[in-house]
Amino acid sequence: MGYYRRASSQALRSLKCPSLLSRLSPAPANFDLLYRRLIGGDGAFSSPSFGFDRGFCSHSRSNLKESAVDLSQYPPERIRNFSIIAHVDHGKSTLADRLLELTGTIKKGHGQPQYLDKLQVERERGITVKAQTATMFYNYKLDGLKAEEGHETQAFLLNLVDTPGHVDFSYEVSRSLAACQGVLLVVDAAQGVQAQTVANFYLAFESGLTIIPVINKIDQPTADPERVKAQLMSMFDLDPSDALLTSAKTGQGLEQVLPAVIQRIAPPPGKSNSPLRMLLLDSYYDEYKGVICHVAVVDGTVRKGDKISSAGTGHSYELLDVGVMHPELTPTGVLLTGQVGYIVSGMRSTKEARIGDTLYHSRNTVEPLPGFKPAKHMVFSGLYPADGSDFEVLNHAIERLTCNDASVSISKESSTALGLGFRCGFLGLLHMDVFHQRLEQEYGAHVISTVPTVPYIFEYSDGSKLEVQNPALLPSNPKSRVTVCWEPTVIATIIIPSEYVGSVITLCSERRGQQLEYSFIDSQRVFMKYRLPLREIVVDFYNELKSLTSGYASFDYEDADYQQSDLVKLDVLLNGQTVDAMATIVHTLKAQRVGRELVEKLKKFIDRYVI
Ligand SMILES: Nc1nc2c(ncn2[C@@H]2O[C@H](COP(=O)(O)OP(=O)(O)OP(=O)(O)O)[C@@H](O)[C@H]2O)c(=O)[nH]1
Repeated sequence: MGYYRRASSQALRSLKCPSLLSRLSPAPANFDLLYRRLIGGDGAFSSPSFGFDRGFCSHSRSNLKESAVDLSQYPPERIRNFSIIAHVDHGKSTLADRLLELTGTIKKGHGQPQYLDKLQVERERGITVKAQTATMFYNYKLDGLKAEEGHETQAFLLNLVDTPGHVDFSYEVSRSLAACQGVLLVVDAAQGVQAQTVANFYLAFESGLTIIPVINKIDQPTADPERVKAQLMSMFDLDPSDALLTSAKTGQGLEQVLPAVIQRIAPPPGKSNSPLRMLLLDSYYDEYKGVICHVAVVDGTVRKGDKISSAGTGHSYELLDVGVMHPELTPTGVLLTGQVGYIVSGMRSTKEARIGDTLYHSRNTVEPLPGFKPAKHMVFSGLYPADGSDFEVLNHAIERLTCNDASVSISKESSTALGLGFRCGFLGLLHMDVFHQRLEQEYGAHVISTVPTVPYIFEYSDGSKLEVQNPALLPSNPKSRVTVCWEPTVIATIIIPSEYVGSVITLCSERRGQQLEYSFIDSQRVFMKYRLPLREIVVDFYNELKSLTSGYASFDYEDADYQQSDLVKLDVLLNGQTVDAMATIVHTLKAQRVGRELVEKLKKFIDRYVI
């Protein structure tokens, strides 16, 4: 999905609508369940009712006492900024825990595994959703591992960024890498290279970062580090002797990691004597402090009390607090060239904090930093209050959640069936599901989401083009005026054991896929690249792929071009009335089947209504 992968493609290759339904028929007891079944949900819409945990962000309170940390002893040559990247579940967050413990940043046995996974949703699902940064201080023995006790040491400041593994959050990864000069590419010693390993490798490679391969989970009985080394060599040309063998669980091999970071990764390249330029990496809203921005100081120095301006908005602010995440907010009063930390500037809303913006001293004029490409919304869905009268509650919840997740696009919309709501754009289905869950968990909003759709483009006979994010807005008989329909596609990477090749090829053909690449990673695993219509993978593709391959498939995708397609709008009528929330756009060849399946499901849940 990330920009890098587009660039690299040549390189490697709810309807919970009581009001309406009760008008049409006796209302089923559980509309939420009904809606999920109707849309063929695969759990992606689950909205479990969890405890109500209000609070803007689970970042804990700042360590308000002014810190004893003296950053002036860390010039750029004593700083290393690195990220941990990997396929889902290969052990990034666990490795981050161990490194935080090793440097005394957190206490051993702090009782909270995956320390940097702070959101409730991350803890419940065991996944990382937000990249998190932590500053560590490390005394490095000058002649590395072989040094005897008592040998001279040098203090280093290490900034570690733990990143999400799931494809939906690859935008977080690409953003995090902008503050780093190197990465630890973690690969599970038993599973070997997987789809997101490939994606993340190219992300780091094309950003020109130093890549340190870390083969993790070597304690597992099925671990085969030699096979993984061979895969790293054949797929990425990474020297097997460069790989570190670790177990983040038992601690084996971990003593090599930080010395390797210091020896192999370059210090940040900024200029200490140049005017200040800070890259705004992320922001969130804290109940007590207001908007907190994560920044990387590229050039110059920034201090508490400084007046800074934003290149993106032109607004100016006075810095109320400056510090590092050690691992909680720790005020230092200053951030020097190459350092990564936070600033509090009295911004009223995170909308003022544009990710990728350049911040500089108001007294100077500077050339803005390149910034980031904006996040691309792959999936759109309507969000409506479960109870129509709760629109304001939902409005408020969405406003507050988007303070901490700026990657969602929001616009108001209304539906005949569901009333007033919002059309939201997400980075993918998991992102949509996480947003939904956070609305319920953190802000107590009960939400119905409509069938996810992808953004189609319709070209009319007068040459005008319409991007349709909500199928209900497309006229019911568009064919009369539409000359060409376009649908978004993705380039998908699939890695599977070779015995499943036949069934996966059949699945991809059924989903209108076109094979682009097929090769063997080693004697047991096959690497395939497909162009697939985005619509075909948004709802249940991954689940089906997993079940066909007994869970062994790994899958990643990047957005690709639009392709011409034969599309129609499929309307659902209940008692002769069109239900706008159930409208969908489908390929002509699939319209009959999709329509019949939907009606079959509806029949099970809605009693016949005799007029
Ligand atoms: N046996 C063994 N298990 C490990 C090791 N490292 C991590 N795990 C386990 O693997 C699972 C996933 O670990 P995480 O650290 O959450 O993996 P992650 O890569 O951060 O996962 P995402 O954030 O979802 O991408 C957890 O159950 C860990 O306890 C290891 O070295 N050995």
